[in-house]
Amino acid sequence: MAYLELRDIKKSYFLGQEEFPVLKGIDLDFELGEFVSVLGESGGGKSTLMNIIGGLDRNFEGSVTISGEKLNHRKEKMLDAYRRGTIGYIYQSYNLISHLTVLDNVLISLDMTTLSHSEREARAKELLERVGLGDQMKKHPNQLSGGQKQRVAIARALAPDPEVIIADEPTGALDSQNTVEVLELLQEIAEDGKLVIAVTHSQDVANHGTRIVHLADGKVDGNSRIHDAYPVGQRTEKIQSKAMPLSASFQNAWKHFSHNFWRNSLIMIGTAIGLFAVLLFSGIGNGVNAYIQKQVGDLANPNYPTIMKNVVSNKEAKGKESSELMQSTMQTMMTDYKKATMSQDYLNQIKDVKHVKKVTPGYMFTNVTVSYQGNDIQTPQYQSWTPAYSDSIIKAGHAPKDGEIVVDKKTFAQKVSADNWKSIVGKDVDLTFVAYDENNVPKPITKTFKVAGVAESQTGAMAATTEATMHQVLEEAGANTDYTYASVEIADTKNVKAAVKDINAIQADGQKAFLAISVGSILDTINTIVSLATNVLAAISGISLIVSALMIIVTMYMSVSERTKEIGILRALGESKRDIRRLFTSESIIIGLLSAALALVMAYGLGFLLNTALYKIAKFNMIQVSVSNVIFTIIVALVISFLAALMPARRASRLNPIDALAAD
Ligand SMILES: Nc1ncnc2c1ncn2[C@@H]1O[C@H](COP(=O)(O)OP(=O)(O)OP(=O)(O)O)[C@@H](O)[C@H]1O
Repeated sequence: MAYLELRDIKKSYFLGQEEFPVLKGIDLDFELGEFVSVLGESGGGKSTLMNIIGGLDRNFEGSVTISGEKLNHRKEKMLDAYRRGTIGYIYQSYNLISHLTVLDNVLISLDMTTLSHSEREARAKELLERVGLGDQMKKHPNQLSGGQKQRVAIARALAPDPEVIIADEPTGALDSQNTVEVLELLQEIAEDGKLVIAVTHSQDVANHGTRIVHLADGKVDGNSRIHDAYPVGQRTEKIQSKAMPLSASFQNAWKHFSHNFWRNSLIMIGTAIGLFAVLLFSGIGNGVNAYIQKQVGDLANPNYPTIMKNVVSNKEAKGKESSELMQSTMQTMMTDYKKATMSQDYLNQIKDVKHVKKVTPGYMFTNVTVSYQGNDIQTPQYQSWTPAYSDSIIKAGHAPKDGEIVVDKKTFAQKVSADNWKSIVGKDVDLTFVAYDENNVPKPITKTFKVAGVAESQTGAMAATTEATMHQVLEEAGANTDYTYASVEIADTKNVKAAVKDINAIQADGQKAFLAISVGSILDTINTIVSLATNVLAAISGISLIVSALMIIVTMYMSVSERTKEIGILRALGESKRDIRRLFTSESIIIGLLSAALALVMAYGLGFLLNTALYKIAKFNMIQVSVSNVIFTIIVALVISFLAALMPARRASRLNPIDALAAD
């Protein structure tokens, strides 16, 4: 049994229905250590036969058996592995990859071996030294002479340590000096115990080998031995081949990307602008939301929703907001005070609601008069001071202690003294309001308090004392001391919404019991509007990403056309369809990731500049690009670049390797 056996190989090309038989039944045996020259007339089918032996052509009849194992040319993976591990190709036109250096051209065929990075580099250098190119490794193919190029091709073919070297007219383009040198190298390869099969037109070249096979009319018409095959020594360890790892695809894609950096950077800038716009609008959305949140939070603590009693039947209340229904409660207070009050037992129901930490009850009266030195000034509200008031509303003095009062800045303090409104702090004022007794009989009350502070609340002008003080005042006057108002402490801002909803859902005697609102509810509405606006803007800018995707698609298609020959070379080296696909998707992903990086730099850079400028006006960072925005951008970039490359990559992988190799 010979090392390589060809049995009854038949191959025809078809032009339409018409059949052109090229090989009409070839039977040949080859052994390791042989240097077989294949001669024959032009168009006689020599290259066709080499493609069959080399595992590039799958469309033929007959069998190729290697080391006793028949090649199944229907199984693409088997052929990929065969080309990777067993075959090395040398072509008349060298077929080097132009954007790679000499060293990288050799390294590429080592990507599919189990050698470590340093071992691969050492082997590539050693082979280049061996072919006399030790000092040319950093050059690109276009900087080499024909002979030098062919020697790079020989080093590349030898690199993965294949048993069979197929050389298709290796000296066809060389002068006599280079021809001799290349032939000597091929002879050395055979002497090393490998099988060299070389197609040639030249009898001189053929005479260098150990055997000459002659093809004519699609058949073998001559098979003559010139001298014995070289002895095959005991082979030391053979380099193992393996499928190309993803990392190698990325490295190769990176090399091509760097080679075409300027073209790629234009695409990157285009893509980055789209991503940047999306980022910037999202950042503005975050910033404006946070700004509003802060503004509202400064007025009242969002963790303290306000509670009043509901006085409206469920039927009437249907579809109305709690804030609207509170107006009804306030009106009821003036006609049927008792109906609007909540006993401690009644309030206790709130304590059981999830997330509620503490319930602070209080009072609220409307139509109040505050008098100071003969100035009687109407104030809309007198109520108990609650922790819901954030300290930032106190513009002078401090929050009220028992027996003290906080007055409103605009409706009172500034009316007393427009310029020196702070001077009211520490003075005594009289407060007059109407409370009600158990039978709803009005009980006008006038009481003197010391002003503890001046407040400016944008949720409503008010005068406030502590709950204990109010309770005492009401009790002294014989008025109803049941509460009409409460503020509820929720531990965590994120639970406020749920707690407010639960409190609003409590029923007593078959009717809705409480009306709960929080500044959070107001915030929610504002935030929804801001988010909607910024999302619409981000989505509009996102349209530019479609343009970016189209740009990537076009560039990738162009790249496939430009690299057709390279695809053929890589397939001949043993790369699978998947490897070719990855070569293009990886490059596109690199473009996508770098675009995202560029977009981030642009967004943070411009964000910083705008924030610096706007800070002077709003004392707030209006552009806040969040981590989730960053992650979103990277994912969008990855998805777009990956999807955009899919079709071109698929086209590349489906190219017939033989046709691809024949491309100009
Ligand atoms: N893809 C193809 N479609 C149709 N015919 C083809 C195709 N490839 C090769 N042929 C034909 O098959 C025949 C054998 O071609 P092949 O390249 O194998 O010849 P060759 O012996 O290597 O020729 P040369 O010595 O000139 O390189 C030629 O007549 C050629 O025109």
